[in-house]
Amino acid sequence: MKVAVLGAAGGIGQALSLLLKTQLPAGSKLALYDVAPVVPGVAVDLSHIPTAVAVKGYGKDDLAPALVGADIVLIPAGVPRKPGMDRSDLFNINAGIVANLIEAIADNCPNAAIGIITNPVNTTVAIAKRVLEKKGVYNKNKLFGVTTLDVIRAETFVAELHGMNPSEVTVPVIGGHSGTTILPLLSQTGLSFTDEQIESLTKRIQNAGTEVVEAKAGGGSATLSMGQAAARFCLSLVKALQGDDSVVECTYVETDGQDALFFAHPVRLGPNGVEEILPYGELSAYEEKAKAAMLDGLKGDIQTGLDFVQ
Ligand SMILES: NC(=O)C1=CN([C@@H]2O[C@H](COP(=O)(O)OP(=O)(O)OC[C@H]3O[C@@H](n4cnc5c(N)ncnc54)[C@H](O)[C@@H]3O)[C@@H](O)[C@H]2O)C=CC1
Ligand SMILES: O=C([O-])CC(=O)C(=O)O
Repeated sequence: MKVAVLGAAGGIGQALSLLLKTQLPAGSKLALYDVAPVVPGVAVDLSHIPTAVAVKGYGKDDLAPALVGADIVLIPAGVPRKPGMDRSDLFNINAGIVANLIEAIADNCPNAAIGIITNPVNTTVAIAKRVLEKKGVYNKNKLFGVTTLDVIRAETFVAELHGMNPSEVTVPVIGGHSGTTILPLLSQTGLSFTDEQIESLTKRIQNAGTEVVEAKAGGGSATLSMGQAAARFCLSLVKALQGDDSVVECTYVETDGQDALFFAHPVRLGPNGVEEILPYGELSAYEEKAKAAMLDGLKGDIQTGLDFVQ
């Protein structure tokens, strides 16, 4: 199994690469690509950790060899938010970065499963779809927006509230990855909440990215928790691609368009990527209302991405 991380020298990229170096199955290859000149050093640094995962760094001009043979490509390349910005404010810079990287994926590893982390995820995933379509290699079962951070935050905050071990909590999170498009389904946790708790937990999960951006005070956004989230998603994908078709993760994928063209659902993964988009089940009245209120915004974000690629 070869995993390529594009943007590997960044805050997320380094945390993610460390977790993959220590947790990928023995015999895996880890290819670290970045435009920043420090990336070969990140790879050398990680290569001293004694695990059976071969790690190699690739500088600015070596994107093609980083990608050739990759089974999974994770993309955390691009700029993060500063206080006062929305994720959509990153569009102008990050849209072009994602489009160029996806073109290279189409040319060098068209069958790889792609996990997009770069914000605004609601839009960058739609850009990727169009670029891959233009190249004639789009496979909707292999393109994912990584929304796992919303899930791990929801699990953490719910566990805190109920005094539980977070590993015992499961919270599906559907929709997109910004503001009110992030919709945690607290009604499906099997736990009880007051109306006030539902309101405040939902808002905290939706604003958790901003909570980190403000706490870092201009020093960037979530990197360590995102590294953990992306590693969880990647390791699930590895298991699935290696033949386990019972792995379920919530992720932002192309759907039949019932809610929006891209919508995060619980998804059963397997050797082909998406094996089955699972229904998210019955929503509470609160969740139903929140979903109805955010759909136009999410659809707009998606359209912006589709329109970006001529
Ligand atoms: N999906 C999610 O839940 C989350 C997404 N993000 C997003 O992830 C992205 C990265 O965040 P950080 O790692 O904190 O930023 P960072 O600035 O620490 O790292 C970004 C890295 O991307 C590299 N880069 C820029 N252009 C590139 C290109 N064309 N090819 C390869 N590498 C390139 C930079 O050199 C840098 O090393 C941001 O867009 C951020 O908003 C952040 C947190 C959560
Ligand atoms: O908030 C941000 O800009 C980064 C992000 O997507 C998150 O932490 O969920």
